[in-house]
Amino acid sequence: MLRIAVIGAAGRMGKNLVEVICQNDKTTLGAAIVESTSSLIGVDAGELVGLGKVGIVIDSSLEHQLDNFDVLIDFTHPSVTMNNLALCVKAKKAIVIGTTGFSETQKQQIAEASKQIPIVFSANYSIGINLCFKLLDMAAQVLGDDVDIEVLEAHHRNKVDAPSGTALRMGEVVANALGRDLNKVAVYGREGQTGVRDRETIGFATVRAGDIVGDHTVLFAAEGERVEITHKASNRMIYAKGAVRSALWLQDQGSGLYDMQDVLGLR
Ligand SMILES: NC(=O)C1=CN([C@@H]2O[C@H](COP(=O)(O)OP(=O)(O)OC[C@H]3O[C@@H](n4cnc5c(N)ncnc54)[C@H](OP(=O)(O)O)[C@@H]3O)[C@@H](O)[C@H]2O)C=CC1
Ligand SMILES: O=C(O)C1=N[C@H](C(=O)O)C[C@H](O)C1
Repeated sequence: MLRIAVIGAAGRMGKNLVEVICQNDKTTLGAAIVESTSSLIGVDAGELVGLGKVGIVIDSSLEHQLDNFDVLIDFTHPSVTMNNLALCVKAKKAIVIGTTGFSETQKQQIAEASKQIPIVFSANYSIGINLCFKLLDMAAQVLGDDVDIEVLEAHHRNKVDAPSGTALRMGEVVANALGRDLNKVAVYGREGQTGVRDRETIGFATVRAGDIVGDHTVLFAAEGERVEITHKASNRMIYAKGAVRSALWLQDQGSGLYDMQDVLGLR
């Protein structure tokens, strides 16, 4: 049985992760960690998700739980993840990172840490989105430089980063396929006298509203036709199942930086 710890266990993703880990016959919940101010400390993690007692009491210290897990799954905030990553490196524990919104420097630090421990780091753990990444690569190569490309995303009102990590990854996939540098061609929103669109650019548009779980569309628009590749998530379980699948896959890997494409054998 793979022992998995969940940090941010009371969050939207954390609760789904606890449920999936407890219900998977190859995994067991090793620890469930929440913020030090949480009223849930001391509560059984199974009760948090309606499964009844599972024998794991919610704690606020990952450091105190290091002996109780093999892999950490972290869907929290960038600064929190960076602290947890440092602990995992020290304790030689594998980590699955789902958090989005990292700075370039933080991404480099994650790459550096992967020289010492196995890491799966993916902006999106759903199978459908990872299929879309492959389709986007193909679409960009076939449609080439004769189309305008826009990435549109919509998420719930509580999401704190924009554009979504998935939208940015979609932009990277398309830019890489076309030999462009996303840092140079990305346009994040438009307003006022914008002038005629430059075909080289890749535009991003963000919606934040209500309880939208996660919608992504990449639009390839030419004169006379357009192609749209769309994914709509309706349940966070898709991400939780992908992250747990990644944790199971990671137990057979050495140090290195992997993503969900590696886990699914799509590379
Ligand atoms: N890669 C993927 O497939 C997916 C990635 N995500 C990403 O995952 C992240 C989390 O999303 P979501 O679950 O919706 O967000 P939530 O805000 O619901 O969850 C984050 C949780 O982390 C907790 N937390 C904050 N600081 C600490 C700490 N020091 N120790 C322990 N827990 C802490 C928060 O507690 P509190 O509320 O008290 O601050 C909160 O419960 C985001 O970056 C999101 O973009 C989301 C879905 C899929
Ligand atoms: O915050 C979310 O909810 C999501 N975040 C990820 C992202 O930023 O791409 C993945 C998914 O879209 C849900």
